[in-house]
Amino acid sequence: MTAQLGCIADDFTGGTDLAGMLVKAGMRTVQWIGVPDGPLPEDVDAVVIALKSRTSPAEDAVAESLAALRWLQAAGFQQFYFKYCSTFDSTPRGNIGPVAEALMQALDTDFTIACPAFPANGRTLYKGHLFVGDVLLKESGMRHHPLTPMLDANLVRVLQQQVRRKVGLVDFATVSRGGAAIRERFNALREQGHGFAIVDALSNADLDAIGAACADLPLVTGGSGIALGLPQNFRSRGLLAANAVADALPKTGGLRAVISGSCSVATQRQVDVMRTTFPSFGIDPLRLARGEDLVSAALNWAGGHIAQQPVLIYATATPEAVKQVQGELGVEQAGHLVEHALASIARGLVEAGVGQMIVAGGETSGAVVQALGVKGLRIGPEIDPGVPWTSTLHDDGAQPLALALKSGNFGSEDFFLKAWDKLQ
Ligand SMILES: Nc1ncnc2c1ncn2[C@@H]1O[C@H](COP(=O)(O)OP(=O)(O)O)[C@@H](O)[C@H]1O
Ligand SMILES: O=C(O)[C@@H](O)C(=O)COP(=O)(O)O
Repeated sequence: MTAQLGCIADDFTGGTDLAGMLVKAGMRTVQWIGVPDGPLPEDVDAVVIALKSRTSPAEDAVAESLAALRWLQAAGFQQFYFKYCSTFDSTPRGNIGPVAEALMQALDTDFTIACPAFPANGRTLYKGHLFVGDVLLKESGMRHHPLTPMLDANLVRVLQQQVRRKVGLVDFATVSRGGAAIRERFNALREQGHGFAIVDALSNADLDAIGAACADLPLVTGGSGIALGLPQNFRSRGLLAANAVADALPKTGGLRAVISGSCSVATQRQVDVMRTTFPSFGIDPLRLARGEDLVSAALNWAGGHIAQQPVLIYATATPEAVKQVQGELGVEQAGHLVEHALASIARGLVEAGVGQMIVAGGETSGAVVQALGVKGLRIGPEIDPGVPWTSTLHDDGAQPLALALKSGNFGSEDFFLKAWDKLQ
C-alpha cells in the first residue's frame, strides 16, 4: 500500500524535519522541492512537498499550496498535512491561516487542528500558549526573527488574526485524558462553530494521543511533532509495510562546507563554536549592497582552505547588527540580498567539489536548494532532533550531494562539528 499521507511544508528545513520524523516513525518518505513534475515513485507512504512560501505574499503561498494539494490528490493521497514552523513563524497577514483555510476549502472540510508542539526541541503548548524551552514564545529569540518576529505566545489569538473561521482550544486537561477525549472535544468545538483547534501538548505521549484523535481528519496542520502520532493510524489499519524504515543514504564523498544565513540564537552559537577552530568567512550585507563581489571573494578564499578541512561561510549576525542592516536596506531587500549571495556561493562550492554541505536557516536553505536545482531529497539519519542528513535525488545518474538543511533554531552548539560523523 502506498500514498497515505500527503504533506505540504512551508519551507525546506521544515520539510526535511517533517520527512525525517515520518521516516523515524516507519513511513517511507520522499521530499520534493516544489510541486513534482513527474509521477509518484513506487513504494512511498508519504510525500513532503516543500515550498518556500512561509514569507511570500499570502496569495502566492495559497496558490502554491493549492497546486501542491492538487498533485497530492491526483497521486491518490487520502490524508493531508500542512507543516509550518514549531515556533509558528508567521506575520499578522499569514501565511499559516490563509493557507490552512484555502486547503480546508479545497478539501471541503470545516475543521482542523493547529499544533506546532515539538517537545524534543523544547516547543510545548499549555493553555494555548507556546513555550520555547522555559520561556514564552514572545520572550524567546523569536522576538528578534529577521522576517517573522513572534511577539505573542497566545496561539488562539495569533491564528484568529489570520483566519475567518473561529479558533478554539483543546487544553491540556483534555489532552491528558487521551485520544478519545480529544476527539470528543474536537466534535464539541466543531458543533460550536469552530473551524480550528489549537491543541496543547507537553510530551511525545501527548503527540501520540493527538495523532490518534486526528485519524479521520482530512487535513492536519502543525509542526513536525504531530507527525510522530499519525503513522500509527495507518499501521493499525494495515496500510504500512512491516519493516519500512529506510534511512540509509548512498555514499557521498567530496569536500565539506557550512553555509549559514540563520540569525537565530542557536545558529549564532553554532557559528561561534565552528569559528573558533575552522576557517570562516563572514558576509556583510552592507558591502553586498554597495555592489562588492563577495561571492567571488568567498569562493577564492574557500579554495585556499577547503581541501584540508570543512569551511564556514556565514551572514549570521546579532539582532542589533541585523536591525542596522534592515534599517538601511529594508527587511525584504536585506533578506533577499543575503540569500542570493549565499546561494551563489553554495553553487560555486559544489562546482568546486563540495559533496557534503550543511545549510543553516529555512529561507537560506530554500535559496540554496533552488540555486542548486535540487528536485528531490532522500531522507537519511538524524543528526539532532528535527535535522536529518539527506541526499539529492537525480534522474540523470548524477552524483548525489549530501545536504543537511538545518532549521535555524535546531541543533546542539557543536552541530557543525559533529554532523559529518553521522554520514559515515
Ligand atoms: N546579517 C544579516 N542581516 C540581515 N539579514 C540577514 C543577515 N543574515 C541573514 N539574514 C537574513 O535573515 C533571514 C534568516 O532566515 P532563515 O534563513 O529562514 O533563518 P531561520 O531558520 O533562523 O529562520 C534570511 O532571509 C537571511 O538572508
Ligand atoms: O518546525 C520547525 O521548527 C522547523 O522544522 C522549521 O520549520 C524550521 O524553520 P526555520 O527556523 O526557518 O529553519
